[in-house]
Amino acid sequence: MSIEVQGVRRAFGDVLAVESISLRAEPGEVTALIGPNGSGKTTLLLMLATLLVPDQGQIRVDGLDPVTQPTQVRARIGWMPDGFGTWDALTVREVLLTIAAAYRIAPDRARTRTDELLHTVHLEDLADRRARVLSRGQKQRLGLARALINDPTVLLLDEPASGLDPRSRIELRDVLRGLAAQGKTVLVSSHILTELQEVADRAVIVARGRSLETQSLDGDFVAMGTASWRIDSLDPDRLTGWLVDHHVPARKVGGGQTEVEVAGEENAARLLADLVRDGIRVIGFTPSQGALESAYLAATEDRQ
Ligand SMILES: Nc1ncnc2c1ncn2[C@@H]1O[C@H](COP(=O)(O)OP(=O)(O)OP(=O)(O)O)[C@@H](O)[C@H]1O
Repeated sequence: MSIEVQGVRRAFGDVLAVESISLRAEPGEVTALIGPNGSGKTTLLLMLATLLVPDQGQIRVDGLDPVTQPTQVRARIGWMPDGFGTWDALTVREVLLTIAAAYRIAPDRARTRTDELLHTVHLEDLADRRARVLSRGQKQRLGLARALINDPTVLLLDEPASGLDPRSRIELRDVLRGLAAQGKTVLVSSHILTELQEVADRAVIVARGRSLETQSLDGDFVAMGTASWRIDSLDPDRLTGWLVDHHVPARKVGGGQTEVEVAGEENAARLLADLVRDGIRVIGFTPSQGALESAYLAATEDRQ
């Protein structure tokens, strides 16, 4: 077990940022930490990263206690904060070499490592540009490279996809899957649920400083959990009538489509077969809310 959090609490004066969070994250897996704004995700990650001390509860990172063994924990983690400063006057390569020096990585090794990481995050072409000229997305990628410089076993990433364009997000997904495949423990906080569903093995849902549930994101979960579907038909009026007659909850959405509430892929497949059997010409039938979104909305209802 590589991250273990048990009953952790942290207040800032009167503000109870984390009331009680418990979770586990395994090596070889991507674990997503999801929750509304202000639910305590960043505070928790800061405690894991040795940068805040919990008021109560227990944390183990790679078997070590961040409170009593911070130096050993820092050597094993890669930490990517949500928005970070870089030294604007340095080039991208120099930023990474400076971080490598802080980790006391030998200069030769630091140069090879920097080149490898620039390649991983697709910043080779910008290696000699000043960090100040980077776009937000490019800075995020530099932040990821920075977090990887010491070849950590545990990665703590706070909103790594924010500011990334679609291609960079897909690439980030591949990088995270690759890191998990190397046996690393990846804990990533994010709001982008549809993407997390594709990259994460497990999601921990938090709200108001409490961990509510841990959801395994395997095929069964996706098959069972997808709860709403969009139907595009050449016979929209007949479709509406049919859904009313068959008591299927539905509403009109943009693009002339109809959204229906049907729990699980089995039931959706049956609905589609019934529509086609009754002569309704369906030209599109797609999930409109992913299983993770449905689970998140159900778990955080009334807890915003
Ligand atoms: N240093 C601090 N002093 C006072 N309050 C704080 C401090 N840090 C966080 N908080 C409060 O604690 C709560 C949890 O904040 P936190 O940043 O952990 O949430 P989050 O889930 O990461 O939010 P987001 O998704 O918006 O990044 C918020 O109400 C926040 O205002």
